[in-house]
Amino acid sequence: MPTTQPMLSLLLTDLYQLTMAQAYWKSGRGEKEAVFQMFFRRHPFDGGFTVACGLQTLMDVLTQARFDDSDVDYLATLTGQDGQALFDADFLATLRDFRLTCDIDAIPEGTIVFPFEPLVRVTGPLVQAQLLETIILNIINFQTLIATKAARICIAAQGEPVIEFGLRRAQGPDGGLSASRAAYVGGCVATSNVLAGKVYGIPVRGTHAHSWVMSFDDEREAFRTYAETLPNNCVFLVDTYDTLEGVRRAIEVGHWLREQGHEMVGIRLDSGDLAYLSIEARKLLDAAGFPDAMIVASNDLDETIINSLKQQGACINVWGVGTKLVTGYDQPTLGGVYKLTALRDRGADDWRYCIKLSEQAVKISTPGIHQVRRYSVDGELVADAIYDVRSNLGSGCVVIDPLDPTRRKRIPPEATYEDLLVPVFRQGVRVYEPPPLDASRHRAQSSLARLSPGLKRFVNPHIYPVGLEQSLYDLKMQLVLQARGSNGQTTRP
Ligand SMILES: Nc1ncnc2c1ncn2[C@@H]1O[C@H](COP(=O)(O)OP(=O)(O)OP(=O)(O)O)[C@@H](O)[C@H]1O
Ligand SMILES: O=P(O)(O)OC[C@H]1O[C@H](OP(=O)(O)OP(=O)(O)O)[C@H](O)[C@@H]1O
Ligand SMILES: O=C(O)c1cccnc1
Repeated sequence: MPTTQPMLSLLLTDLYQLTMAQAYWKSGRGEKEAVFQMFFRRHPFDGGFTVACGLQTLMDVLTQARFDDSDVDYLATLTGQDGQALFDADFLATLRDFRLTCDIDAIPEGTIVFPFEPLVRVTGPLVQAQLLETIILNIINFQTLIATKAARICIAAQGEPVIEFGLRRAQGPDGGLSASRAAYVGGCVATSNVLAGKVYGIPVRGTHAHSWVMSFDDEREAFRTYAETLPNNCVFLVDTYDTLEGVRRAIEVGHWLREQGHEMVGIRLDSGDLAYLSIEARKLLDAAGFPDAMIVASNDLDETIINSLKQQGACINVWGVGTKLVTGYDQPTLGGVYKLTALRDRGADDWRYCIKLSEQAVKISTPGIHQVRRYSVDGELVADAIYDVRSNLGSGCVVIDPLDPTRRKRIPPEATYEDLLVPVFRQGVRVYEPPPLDASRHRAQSSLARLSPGLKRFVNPHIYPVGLEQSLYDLKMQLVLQARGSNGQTTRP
């Protein structure tokens, strides 16, 4: 079964990546070795956790990263302000021969991640590492956002199945396809999106629409005809006219189906007071001998409404969630960024660690080449340390909140740990086989199960301790002071 994204051209980028690429190349800087890291600064939806997603899609795109003849021919038509060609013919020739040679490290999909942790780290020729910025951000930002939204919705559903119904109101065809993938990693059990089923192997499920009922003069006849044609897939949408009358008609057809040797799967509610109607529908179904018939609910659901319906005692077994899941709705982007953190001449031993200053402490970048170490004590997560791969991190350490250095946590030497970033490309060659999507989904679920309830609540969640390992923090402070006085020229001491 194919599991890859349709091939994407490397022209799916911002023009400035290509103009900078030409400038790097022409000025002889393109072969400098660079490190860029992708991270986000705040959890989406004011939450306490984020679910990493999109790595396999990114890897599939990077594996076939090329500029074909038509791409290069198109670039040759672009002009600058003076009407002259923007790109030199000899630079365009280098694009024709483009082959990825970078090393890329990344955090596997389904891992729970926190602000400032690098999700993707790219090491390689400056010109290449720069060119990858837009596609990395485009893929990882969106899928991570939607996987996180799905995880929140599934937490609200308390283990009951959530089906993703979002394609029709998603952000375009690719938004819909990527969202179905990410929603599955985040915990949904199925999608209505048939192409996502084919491409990603996600289970596909569905009921029927109001138009089916409206195309008949009579609701009972609509249900009966549906049952005759699809006796093994009967979830009747009961709210076209009068919801509880609709349930009674579904029950009548359910009896007929049973006589034919089939069982009605359930009903779907799509309007009105879903708590009241589901409770009443449950009573009717149970009294009529259909205790196993499911009640599916849909209609602008999200984690807040599902939470509220649960508190009201709604008898809903399956949640169909579309728009607010696949669009992220209350937060349209993760806001992840990709920053240059180290640079050196080709073949040189020493890196120049790069820093971006800002008036806002949260936006001062952290120089270095980072790995994330997740510590546990007796199986319980205690903290994450962002550390420089060239530091000699022993057992245990002190992590410091870069935004409030008075917040420090000492990790005891007996803590066990796991480093989160794994090598995924070496010299442009894939060295990591992404697990099947089910395994990434399982990773998300088991990681979420290990998080404390305080991190998973929707209102004022706890903040998981993540900090810079002490020597990285000290180095950052030193480079900030140095950069303030020396225009950003910094060399690792
Ligand atoms: N008991 C409930 N508690 C909280 N929210 C609910 C409850 N029942 C339904 N909702 C939500 O309230 C919103 C009601 O939507 P809306 O105003 O469109 O009403 P409607 O009855 O669905 O009308 P329509 O027939 O136009 O779809 C939806 O987001 C729905 O999920
Ligand atoms: O509300 P969402 O979370 O986005 O879930 C998907 C919605 O899409 C359908 O409605 P639509 O009005 O498009 O079609 P219908 O006539 O079949 O109800 C479905 O009935 C849900 O209400
Ligand atoms: O199958 C369904 O019930 C469905 C599919 C897409 C959108 N809304 C509902």
